[in-house]
Amino acid sequence: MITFEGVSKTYPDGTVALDDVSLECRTGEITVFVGTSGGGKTTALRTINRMVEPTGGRVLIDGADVRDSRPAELRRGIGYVIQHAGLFPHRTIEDNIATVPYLLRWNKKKARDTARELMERVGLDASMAKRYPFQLSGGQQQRVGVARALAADPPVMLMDEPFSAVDPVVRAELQDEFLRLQAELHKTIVFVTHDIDEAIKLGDRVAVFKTGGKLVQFDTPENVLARPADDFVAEFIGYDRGIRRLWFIPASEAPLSDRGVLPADTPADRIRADDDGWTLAVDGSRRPLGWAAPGAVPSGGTLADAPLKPVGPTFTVARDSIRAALNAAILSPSGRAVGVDDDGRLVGVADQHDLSAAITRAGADAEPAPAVDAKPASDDVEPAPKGGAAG
Ligand SMILES: Nc1ncnc2c1ncn2[C@@H]1O[C@H](COP(=O)(O)OP(=O)(O)OP(=O)(O)O)[C@@H](O)[C@H]1O
Repeated sequence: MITFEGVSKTYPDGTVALDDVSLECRTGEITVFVGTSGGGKTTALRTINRMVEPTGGRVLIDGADVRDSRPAELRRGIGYVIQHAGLFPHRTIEDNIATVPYLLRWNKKKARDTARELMERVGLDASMAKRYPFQLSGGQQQRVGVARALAADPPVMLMDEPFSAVDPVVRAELQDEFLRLQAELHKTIVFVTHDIDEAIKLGDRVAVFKTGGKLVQFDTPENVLARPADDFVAEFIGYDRGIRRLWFIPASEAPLSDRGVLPADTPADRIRADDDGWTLAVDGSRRPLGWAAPGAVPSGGTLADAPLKPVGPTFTVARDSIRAALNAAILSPSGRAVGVDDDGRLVGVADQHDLSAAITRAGADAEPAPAVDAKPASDDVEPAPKGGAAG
């Protein structure tokens, strides 16, 4: 656990970069610092590894004041990743990754073996070990930066805009892999970004900073979206925060039914025209095969004889968000979303009205915004699905 106790920083020129910030970054979680440029995010991050000394308050790691450790010693237990990776240009990739192991005087073989293992972990081909940073793409360099920070297996990682310098597609890949890696490693991570989408995607908790180094809200991403603490946060999150919230409503909230679902061997005369006439054909294991348009089943034939339109994207009821379900409904030829289990078997279908009713119910559960309070609003919020299927 990293604890900020009334931390302030006024730079010698009088700039107030942090103003009485108190928060707790929980062990094994990702805490994201987000906010406007100049809001003090980087300054706050750097007080943890003593690259910046506060002018007031204190920072503790697992109850110990960071000032009680010498900076060099402290930083050995804290990985640090920055924008543009900050690699040493004249060192090979494996030597860049092994920087801290070399400092710790591991023998060269052990350090290089560790570097190779980490390359695999972060998705870099072993053939790149002997290359130099300039011979890698921006995204690959960022992976090296992450691997280097992980090399001495530090319990704490500080990441300052680590994925900002790459294009959106590579960025999304790096974020996904980062989340996969964290699910295995459970590091205590503090992550700085100015991008609210990145904060929502990655953060277990999100701290929103505004100019003057003020912490305006510290909460789970879903609560920040549902109950922005003030107008600044609401505006920072953006006009489409309603849509973003859909990530946090579980798809299982949607009422599912078997309306218009029939086995593929159903004879034409047993197919009752439904209200919109589309029929979803399923096989003997209830795997969806495709949609038959109204009147598409030839008389005397079976559902399987109709030209079936592709099912399109489905959503996994137990894991996905209602955003994935809505996406599936919008892209479905019938306007109905197909919900499946982990084995791809049909659980049920829902149309846009069903989904909209579930969204309205979930919205009604959200309470009005509390007064500005930098402490977590509640600890009992169930984490809802995050990420899930493509939205
Ligand atoms: N060494 C310094 N001397 C004086 N002022 C500084 C110094 N470092 C940062 N500042 C100022 O402190 C404030 C907070 O800066 P900081 O870099 O922490 O913000 P940030 O939220 O990380 O911003 P960004 O998103 O633009 O990186 C800014 O006004 C900045 O100009």
